[in-house]
Amino acid sequence: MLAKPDYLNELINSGDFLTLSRDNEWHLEASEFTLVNGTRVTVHDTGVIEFQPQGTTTKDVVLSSAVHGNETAPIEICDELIKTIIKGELALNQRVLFIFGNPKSINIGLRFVEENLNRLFNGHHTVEGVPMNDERKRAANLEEYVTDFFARGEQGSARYHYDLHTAIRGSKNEKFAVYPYLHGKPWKKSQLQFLLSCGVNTVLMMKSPATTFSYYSSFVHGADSFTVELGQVKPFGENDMVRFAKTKQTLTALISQKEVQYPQFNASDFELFAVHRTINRTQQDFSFPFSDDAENFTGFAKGELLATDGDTPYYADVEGEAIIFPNAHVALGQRALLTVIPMQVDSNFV
Ligand SMILES: O=C(O)CCC(=O)N[C@@H](CCC(=O)O)C(=O)O
Ligand SMILES: [Zn+2]
Repeated sequence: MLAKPDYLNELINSGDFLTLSRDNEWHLEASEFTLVNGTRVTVHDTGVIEFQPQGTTTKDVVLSSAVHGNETAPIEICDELIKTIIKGELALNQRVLFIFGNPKSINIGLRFVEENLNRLFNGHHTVEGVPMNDERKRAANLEEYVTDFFARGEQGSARYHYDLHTAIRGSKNEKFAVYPYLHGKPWKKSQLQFLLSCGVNTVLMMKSPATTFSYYSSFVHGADSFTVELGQVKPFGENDMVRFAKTKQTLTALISQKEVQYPQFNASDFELFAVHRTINRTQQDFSFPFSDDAENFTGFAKGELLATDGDTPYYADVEGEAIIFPNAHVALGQRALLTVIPMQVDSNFV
């Protein structure tokens, strides 16, 4: 039985777990309470709250946002969902763990405080000779909360993790998801149908391990897991929430219904891309030949310059090679650009 912290009455009355998390940037005392409808609520830490409905569940769902603090639309979606659950306006039928990844970075309105949290998962938070910092500790703790959440699920429950982001640049395909590398396992049409229902018709298939939160849950916990880019970064209050209505409705159905039926898979509904290569920044002197407003999914002709890293130029080696997440300001050694090429549905989709 956990102690009853001072914040509890206010949280139960307002449902405002986001403000509570922002007021306690790196740590919050754990607590538990039960809603009138029988759902058990556990605050594990700042930004980490679990809902366990009464009765049998079949899905364990992790919904994370604010892994990058300035990506506000997903934070607003999760904030609204948490409030409606705590106020008893939305009854759950599935277990859910909500995570606001980096509350301090929300407060300063930046992608991260010292280090990009989404480059620290899958054990990369703890490296001999590299000093710990708050983000490294947070990544380690978040891995533990996810491990514990999935471990306490019902035997045979399906595991899901949707890590919700918005992109720095505009995108020709406004909403898109990154399907982490599955080490040869097949991609799931049912997951693509879920994404389509969220308004996401574009999916990028990664071809190597990563340090991201979604890769961690996929690889370590066998979850159906995605990084989901829902639009472009905007400050709080400037998001047009109508653009996120389908996502919110689909997430609501996922956690509140016993079973959700999606329409039948139709390959022509999707634009699928294979990640062609990753270009890392290894030199101070790193630049792109295109402007800051060049959008994600802009294609280049074979032979056109894509990036210059010190003395090394990178040219498109496939006609139509398209840019994703170009960022010349990443830390040395980190990914500055992904490129993708279109792919078709094949026998590796089940
Ligand atoms: O727009 C950008 O440059 C970055 C948007 C973002 O945060 N994307 C994620 C993608 C993670 C993945 O590859 O699964 C990131 O860069 O961490
Ligand atoms: Zn992000």
